[in-house]
Amino acid sequence: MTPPALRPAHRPARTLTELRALLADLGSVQRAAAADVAAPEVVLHGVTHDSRAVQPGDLYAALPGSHAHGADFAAAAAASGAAAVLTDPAGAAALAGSVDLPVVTTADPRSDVAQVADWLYGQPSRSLTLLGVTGTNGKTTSAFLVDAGLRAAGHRTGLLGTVETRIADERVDSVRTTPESSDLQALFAVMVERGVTAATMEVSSHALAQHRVDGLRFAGALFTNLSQDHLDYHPTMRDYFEAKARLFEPERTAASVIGIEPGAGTWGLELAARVPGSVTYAPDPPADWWADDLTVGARGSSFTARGPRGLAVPMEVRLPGRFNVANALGALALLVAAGIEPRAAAAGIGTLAGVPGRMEPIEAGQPYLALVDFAHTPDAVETVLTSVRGLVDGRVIVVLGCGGDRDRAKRPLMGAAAARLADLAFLTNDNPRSEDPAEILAQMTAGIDRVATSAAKVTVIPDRAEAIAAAVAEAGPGDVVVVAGKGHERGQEQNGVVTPFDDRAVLAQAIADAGRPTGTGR
Ligand SMILES: CC(=O)N[C@H]1[C@@H](OP(=O)(O)OP(=O)(O)OC[C@H]2O[C@@H](n3ccc(=O)[nH]c3=O)[C@H](O)[C@@H]2O)O[C@H](CO)[C@@H](O)[C@@H]1O[C@H](C)C(=O)N[C@@H](C)C(=O)N[C@H](CCC(=O)O)C(=O)O
Ligand SMILES: Nc1ncnc2c1ncn2[C@@H]1O[C@H](COP(=O)(O)OP(=O)(O)OP(=O)(O)O)[C@@H](O)[C@H]1O
Ligand SMILES: N[C@H](CCC[C@H](N)C(=O)O)C(=O)O
Repeated sequence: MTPPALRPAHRPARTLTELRALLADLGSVQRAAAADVAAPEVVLHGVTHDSRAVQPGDLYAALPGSHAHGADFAAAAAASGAAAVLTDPAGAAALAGSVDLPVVTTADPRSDVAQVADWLYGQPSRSLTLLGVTGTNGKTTSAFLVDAGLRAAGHRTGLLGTVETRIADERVDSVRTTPESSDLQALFAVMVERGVTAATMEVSSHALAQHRVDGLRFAGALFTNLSQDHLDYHPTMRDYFEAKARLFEPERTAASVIGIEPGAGTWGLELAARVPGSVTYAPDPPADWWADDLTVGARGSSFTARGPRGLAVPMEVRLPGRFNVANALGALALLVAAGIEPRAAAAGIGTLAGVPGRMEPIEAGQPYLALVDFAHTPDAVETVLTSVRGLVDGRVIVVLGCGGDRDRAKRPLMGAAAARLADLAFLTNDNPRSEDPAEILAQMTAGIDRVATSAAKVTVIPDRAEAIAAAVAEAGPGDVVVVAGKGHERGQEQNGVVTPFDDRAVLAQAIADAGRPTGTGR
């Protein structure tokens, strides 16, 4: 069940006439003549893009979609108390005579609804220090680190992303990485009401392409990296990059921080060259921020962050893996660019003990390292397996699957990365969604067949719990077991049904069931 979107306690009240004037100023509609204005005046108290979330007095944005047109649900919206409809010409034509509500028509209501929500809720994001994080991998981790830095600097914070949504101390499950604009602006209004002073949000490429963050003003934005993902949605990597690059347009974002680690390709360098005054980071120089005296360990890393104008900040990150040094540097650079005192920012980053489902250690008395991680792209699988190789003396054992109804082209690459970089790879189901799980696994193994140097012994076990148990049965002292791809997720989705499944609980149980804490497993 989708949790209901949060709304501010103080309901806005703007008239339809004012809405038309706003849209006229945006160039979206003609300014209405006085005689055209509905009488009695319609008052709007909220806005939503989803008929199922309509509250009395809402403007219902009936948007054209890839499966349906929102106009198909306008009658349901009206029954729930919608006061008016915003739609496109196709929607208006479909609605003609069928719904007894005033209809405002614009050419691009998906873009306009973002501006309307920002206006209706009183531009709440402008009362916050708002920081955005985008990139293929590392958004959630970096956003958690940034949030820790903001709190250490005395802010009351909000956090929005894949794992959860936080309003000061309240936590709610997230539905999307980046909410739809109507939900997002309501959420910022709630944050302002509850005294939040700074917010960090993950910004997905889908959100940028779909105008979800239009109208927001970011004090700073971070680009972690770009590698293959979402080619089901973006036709090319260039299109995917250009969607991400929109976050760094000067009218949206005051300060830009960009990861340029060489292993992550040249997209970061291209973006940095495009954005005047941007600040770069990478674990090694040359970059504006880099890590000196670096010590990487199984529990985290310590280093001196070297920054612009001779800044040197000793710091620790309690998250394992070299890539988390990059994430910590990016977080520090963003916080400093947004005006946070560097030592306070670094101290805050050092307090973060972990991110749910990201390199999360499972401790059940076993003599080997067991980690649950969210690697679900080829680059993340490669990064994580390379990283853990440096953390243990023993074997690297991975359990991995690929999600259904997502980029198919990444499956052979993920399979190949697991086979190339692990000693033992157990390929299994992730969230098959509407696809045949056997077909997904066949696509993963097709990639392995193309890797002539495949080092790993690869076993296909479709049942995820069985695959995890098989990996645990193999593990011995000094090894590492990485269960990748589902991280914090608490369910497994197949054919529209979500069955409870938490890799962390299943892995802990498998270790307990193995019942031989001193066994060699080999
Ligand atoms: C691919 C994608 O992003 N699609 C988004 C898009 O859907 P769509 O254009 O296909 O819409 P549709 O299903 O045809 O429906 C048309 C309209 O009717 C509305 N509707 C539909 C049914 C109903 O009963 N009532 C109703 O009002 C819908 O809200 C929509 O506005 O617009 C909808 C809202 O208008 C979004 O909910 C929907 O997100 C879908 C559910 C989704 O799964 N998005 C994922 C891929 C996504 O956004 N992921 C990123 C993270 C990616 C990452 O980095 O990993 C995210 O930010 O979460
Ligand atoms: N800087 C990085 N470079 C490469 N891989 C990384 C980096 N940081 C994290 N990862 C890998 O990517 C996985 C996902 O990380 P995280 O959740 O922080 O990213 P994300 O961008 O929020 O992903 P999503 O939006 O899909 O949830 C991690 O579990 C890890 O395997
Ligand atoms: N935000 C990502 C998460 C993928 C996680 C993986 N477990 C899957 O289901 O593919 C997506 O929706 O593509």
